[in-house]
Amino acid sequence: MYKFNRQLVLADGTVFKGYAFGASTQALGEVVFNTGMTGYQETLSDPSYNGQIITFTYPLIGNYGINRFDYETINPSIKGMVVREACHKPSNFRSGKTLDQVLSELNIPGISGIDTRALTRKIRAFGTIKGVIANLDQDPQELVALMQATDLPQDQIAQVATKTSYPVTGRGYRVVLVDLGMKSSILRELTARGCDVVVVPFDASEEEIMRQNPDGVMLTNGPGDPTSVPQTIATIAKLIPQVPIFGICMGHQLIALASGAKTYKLKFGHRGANHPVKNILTNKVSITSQNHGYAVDLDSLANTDLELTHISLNDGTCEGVRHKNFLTFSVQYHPEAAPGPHDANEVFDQFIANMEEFINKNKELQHA
Ligand SMILES: NC(=O)CC[C@H](N)C(=O)O
Repeated sequence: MYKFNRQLVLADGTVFKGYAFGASTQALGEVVFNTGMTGYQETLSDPSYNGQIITFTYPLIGNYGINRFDYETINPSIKGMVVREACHKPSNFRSGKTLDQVLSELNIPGISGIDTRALTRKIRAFGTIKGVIANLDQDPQELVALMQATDLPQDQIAQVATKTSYPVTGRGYRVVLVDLGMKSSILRELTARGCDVVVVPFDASEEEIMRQNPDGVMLTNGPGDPTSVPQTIATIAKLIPQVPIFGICMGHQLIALASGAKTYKLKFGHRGANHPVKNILTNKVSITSQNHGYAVDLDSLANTDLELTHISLNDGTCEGVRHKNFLTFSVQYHPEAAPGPHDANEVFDQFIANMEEFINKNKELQHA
């Protein structure tokens, strides 16, 4: 057996010893777990995981390598990876590099040989916790002190969102896509439907957005606490009466906050590819991909113009809302999947239908 050469130390002093892969740097972040059986490439490159150390509960990670096609961003920014077994000899026709190679290039450390089941049970029991991946010669007590002295960053969205606007041209509806740390598969779903997209930074003003004459505005996923971007929330509040809006995950949370609802941090979040969600208007259940640590407070919807449309069948939390008077709606889960099942993909078609309705109404008004 090989000798342990790396450790994962949690903020409560728990030490997991394991084997190094990826970069040999030290990393501190929030430790979360993902239960997907596949999709580690999309997960490690999903900007919503910015700053987090991801534990994979599936026991073998890296077995189909890393390819050119499945990145959700070309600049992955997770802090680290914790796995039971890292596969160094992948087998897949699309594989270009090993997981180990890619993490080394990205300066992201990994640790293998960990009892990820025990770690996950701990997070489930006590909640999401800070952790450090470090070499074995580091004193765990010093690392615990370091964690106590280090606050998690508050500017997470600014760290990963685009700083400048850019067009992704098409011949269909004009969509302004507000980038809060966008997964590229959201853009892919819009362009697949012919949309003429302008991507704008998360802090674009209402004027900057409306100047594009949008048929609809889309708010993406993104990392961190949704209450950390009050300006964006104020902008969304101004947009809701003017134009159809569709939000995913962070976008959903911001629509709720802009409408007067509240958000809170979940004990350990939803991260995986098999979360059952019920549409309470149709009674239809979809198996969905999810990645979030915050949720919209169900009770707080009562004082708003939003109505609940979807709930999680695992824990009963809010999974979707729509506006009672305007063409605004949002989902907490990931209809773009990547990775995950495509059950919920039609949600994008609903956004297209809303834009069509909006345009037809405007035409009627012009002819009235
Ligand atoms: N994927 C997302 O957009 C996540 C939203 C938010 N950062 C959360 O953790 O709840």
